[in-house]
Amino acid sequence: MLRIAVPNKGSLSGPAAEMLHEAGYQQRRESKELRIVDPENEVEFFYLRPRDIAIYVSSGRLDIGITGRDLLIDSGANAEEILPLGFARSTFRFATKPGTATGVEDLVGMTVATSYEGIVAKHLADQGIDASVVHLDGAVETAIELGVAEVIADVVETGTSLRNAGLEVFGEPIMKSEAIVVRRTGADTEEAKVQQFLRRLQGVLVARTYVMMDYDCRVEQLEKAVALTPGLESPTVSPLHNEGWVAVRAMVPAKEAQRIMDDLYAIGARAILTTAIHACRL
Ligand SMILES: Nc1ncnc2c1ncn2[C@@H]1O[C@H](COP(=O)(O)OP(=O)(O)OP(=O)(O)O)[C@@H](O)[C@H]1O
Ligand SMILES: O=P(O)(O)OC[C@H]1O[C@H](OP(=O)(O)OP(=O)(O)O)[C@H](O)[C@@H]1O
Ligand SMILES: [Mg+2]
Repeated sequence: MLRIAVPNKGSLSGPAAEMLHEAGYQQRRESKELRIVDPENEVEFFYLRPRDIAIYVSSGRLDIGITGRDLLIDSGANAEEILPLGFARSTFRFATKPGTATGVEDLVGMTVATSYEGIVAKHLADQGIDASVVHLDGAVETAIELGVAEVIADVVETGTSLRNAGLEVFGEPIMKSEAIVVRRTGADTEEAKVQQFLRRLQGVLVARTYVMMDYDCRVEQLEKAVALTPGLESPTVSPLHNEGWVAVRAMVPAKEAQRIMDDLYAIGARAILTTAIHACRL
């Protein structure tokens, strides 16, 4: 049975459960459940603190886990990323009151408050900056106002939390993060059951980012049309009953669908339709 760690709380937990559900896996019915077995798919899910997931996976007791890239790096665990999942996207940045610092070089002798001590200490050491790091569990934006630190380093998504605390980011982003699948470094994930799990998640990612596009066009316009809709491998082209016309079917990125429909119409394609993809295996 495949043993998988899933975040039990926080920003990662809802979207991770949703993705697993879309991939056809049974998920827990209430938030107090700590583990469930999905016998049909031969998978056991362990609901763990997101911060602990890379550590469990590195111990080898669990085959794979879903966590954040920033949490993986912060943990220093012997685990590696095998698939990015496209949700819980954030950047990790320094921030402070306007006028305090403009770059990481200004941090010498200052104190930085963060929940991600591992990332910050390594970043400062890599840059050769001698600054102190104080660990706080969360709500680090308040640390400056309360005099615990001059600077914070935290997850930024919309920037609302920083604005509300009167803080501004400075310097280059320390890292970009998103939800990821992790395994123990170098672990054998060629096994059929692991590969099947990854293919299912990839199927959800593709279904979320692509739509199916169908249209009719004149044979003379086919090459131009196919250049607009190359598909993943190559589009399907079928003859129509009306001679000189073909029907074309290809997957296109959902974000570009409207622009592609306009461009197809402009070269004479007609009956242009897009439909959602609910699941797929590439
Ligand atoms: N506002 C946010 N937008 C996007 N991703 C976020 C946000 N806050 C945290 N994350 C991401 O979620 C992961 C952190 O998960 P975790 O559950 O520890 O944090 P959380 O959502 O802050 O929950 P909690 O504060 O309850 O601990 C990290 O990968 C982080 O980059
Ligand atoms: O840029 P924003 O969209 O405002 O998002 C970033 C905020 O979200 C997270 O906080 P969370 O609500 O998880 O609280 P925490 O600080 O206690 O972890 C993170 O720690 C930031 O504070
Ligand atoms: Mg948080």
